[in-house]
Amino acid sequence: MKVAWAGSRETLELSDRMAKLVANDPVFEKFTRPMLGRKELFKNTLRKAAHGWKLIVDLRLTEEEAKWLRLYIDEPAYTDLHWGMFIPAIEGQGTEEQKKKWLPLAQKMKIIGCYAQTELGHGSNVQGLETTATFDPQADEFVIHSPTLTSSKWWPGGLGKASTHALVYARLIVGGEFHGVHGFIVQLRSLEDHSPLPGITVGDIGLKFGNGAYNTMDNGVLRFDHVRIPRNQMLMRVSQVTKEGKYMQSDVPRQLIYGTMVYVRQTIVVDASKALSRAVCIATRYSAVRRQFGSRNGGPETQVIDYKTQQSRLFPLLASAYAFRFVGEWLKWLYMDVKQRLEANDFSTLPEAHACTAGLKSLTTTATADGIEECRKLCGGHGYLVSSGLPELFAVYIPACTYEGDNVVLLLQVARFIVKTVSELGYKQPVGTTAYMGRVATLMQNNCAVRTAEDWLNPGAIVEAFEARAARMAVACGRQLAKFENPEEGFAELASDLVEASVAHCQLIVVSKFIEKLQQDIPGKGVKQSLEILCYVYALFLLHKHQGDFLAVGYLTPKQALLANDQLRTLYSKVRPNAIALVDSFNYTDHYLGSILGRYDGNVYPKLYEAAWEDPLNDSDVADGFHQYVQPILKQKLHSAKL
Ligand SMILES: CC/C=C\C/C=C\C/C=C\C/C=C\CCCCC(=O)SCCNC(=O)CCNC(=O)[C@H](O)C(C)(C)COP(=O)(O)OP(=O)(O)OC[C@H]1O[C@@H](n2cnc3c(N)ncnc32)[C@H](O)[C@@H]1OP(=O)(O)O
Ligand SMILES: Cc1cc2nc3c(=O)[nH]c(=O)nc-3n(C[C@H](O)[C@H](O)[C@H](O)COP(=O)(O)OP(=O)(O)OC[C@H]3O[C@@H](n4cnc5c(N)ncnc54)[C@H](O)[C@@H]3O)c2cc1C
Repeated sequence: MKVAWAGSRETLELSDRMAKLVANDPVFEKFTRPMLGRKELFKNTLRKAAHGWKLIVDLRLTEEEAKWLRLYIDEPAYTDLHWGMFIPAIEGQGTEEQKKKWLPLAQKMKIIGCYAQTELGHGSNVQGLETTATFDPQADEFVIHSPTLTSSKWWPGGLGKASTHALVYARLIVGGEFHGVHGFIVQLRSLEDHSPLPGITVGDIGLKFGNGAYNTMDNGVLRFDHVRIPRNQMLMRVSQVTKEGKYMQSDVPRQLIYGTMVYVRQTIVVDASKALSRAVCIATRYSAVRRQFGSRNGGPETQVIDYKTQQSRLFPLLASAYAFRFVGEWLKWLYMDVKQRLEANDFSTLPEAHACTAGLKSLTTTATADGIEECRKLCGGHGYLVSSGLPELFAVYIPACTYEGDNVVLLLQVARFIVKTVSELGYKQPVGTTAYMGRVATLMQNNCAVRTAEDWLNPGAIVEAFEARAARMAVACGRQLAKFENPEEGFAELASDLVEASVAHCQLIVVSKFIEKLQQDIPGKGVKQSLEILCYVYALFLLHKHQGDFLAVGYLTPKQALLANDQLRTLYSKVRPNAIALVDSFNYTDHYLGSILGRYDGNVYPKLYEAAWEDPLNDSDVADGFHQYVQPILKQKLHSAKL
């Protein structure tokens, strides 16, 4: 199962080596992190990032090894944005000449870059950005300017203190004409002493949610006062500005300017399975350690993992972690395919890649954020201790529902894609993830054939149920929209229904990709069978949770929905004996998990007890401040009898 989870034996071995390298290096200790003040915390992150880079250079790690190393260091840092957005943006939107100039500098870390798109006044609405880049043909330069307070760049990770350069998204103005938002490489700080260059105001935006957590990152604010950059620092793969001041659009679609977001959304889906599996690993191991009630004749109490309620909350999350792992793997393939096509100037699959990355980013991050919080509750009171690892994981993870596109805004993008597909059904055969809509007539007509709970253990029955629900919801939205004279007004009015239809479409993708994965050769005794059980758990849990949809569209009867729930209970009993093995298969070190409750050896109580004494409050028996603030109260002479 470890191999199935990792994707291949090579990946398992490579990631295992990197995990151990980090775990055994005292520089990457993270237990004291939540107790550090902001300045110490940030400096500590810089120290870890520098040590990580030294290891990458000294040990001549490959790009793949370096990625795993950064992952296991497990501390959000400016390097995430440098490697994760700045470099990919240049790769995707730069010309060959620009790539030749900037990529070696960035890859050797001679410069540090961030991705400066969002502003104080606009994030979701990228076309509403206010920063301007005005071409000055006399000087052959762009003048980058922040005309208003709301045009201040606000949020970019790594911008506040670390970056020397930024990829700045600004409205292009040539010859007095606006040409939409484009990307520009702008140097922010001196490469000698790191001080901001003339015309640049830059700093950190302040503390964020949670103790420690994402505060290791210097999310920044940035303003430009007529800052000049050479013309060739506009990324010019999509469109060009000539020396003479002529704006030229190439054959490449404008949407490629958003290409970095497609790339990062794809990586976020892969990361969702990592975050959720960490939380599930902690909650599952602890649920096997924790005992409450049910002692008979003085025997041990019941392990809480044996309670059906605990199983019905925990096992769907375990199944979701696996589901997100496999859909992430598929999405990575889809992205690589699109990337290759784009390089060959084939843009035909870009809209689907956009819809899939947007929709799956939204679905997986929402489920993961909610799932981490559920895992905290599954661990009872001890889950609220920072040493459980769950509060910090939650605090670090939740902004994933917002960054790289607010999850609702992204589902509305999926809705546009679905509505367009439905409206074209008469003359265009849908392909890829919308191919099922090509069978819309059958899907609208046929109803579920399930008669017994066992009938639900059938991939065909499950896929058809999810397809029928998604198709019927999409068609219903299409019909409602057709009643509006103005389609945009209709879209705005029906937005909530459209979002629900998008969720149904995205859930279908995840379920289908899990089922497709099971059609592959999966070596290892019992591995495939265990994955089949998890796949059914994932699908039937969703069906149970959203049974209102399946009933409302008329595909299921209430009896069939009840049978699905009956089957789900049986499946939980099948997951139970393997639950610990299924989380051990994630192959996480105790260092990466960072949780006393999730320790591999299960030695929870002694270690919790030990850790309590390491809290700075326990440095002395009598607290600082006692004599000043508490003792006077204890010693006060009360005048009123009532008091
Ligand atoms: C070792 C390290 C490795 C990895 C680390 C990597 C990454 C880090 C990982 C984890 C995260 C860590 C840190 C967090 C980083 C966070 C960074 C950010 O948040 S960057 C800022 C992100 N901002 C957004 O996402 C903004 C969201 N808004 C938008 O995307 C768009 O503006 C919009 C919502 C799509 C609105 O567009 P709208 O439709 O109003 O208008 P347009 O005219 O702009 O679009 C029309 C047309 O374009 C199509 N389209 C839109 N977007 C895309 C796209 N991305 N790709 C392709 N096509 C797109 C749209 O569908 C329309 O098509 P049409 O209908 O006309 O066919
Ligand atoms: C931790 C973190 C790191 C970040 N890193 C970066 C970075 O490195 N670089 C960068 O450029 N940016 C970064 N961002 C910014 C991030 O990308 C934006 O915050 C995000 O895209 C959401 O945009 P917004 O803040 O404008 O939200 P808003 O759009 O203001 O959202 C507010 C509310 O309005 C709703 N809403 C908005 N538009 C619509 C609509 N059309 N229909 C219905 N509802 C709508 C949303 O659903 C939400 O509920 C980061 C943000 C965070 C939190």
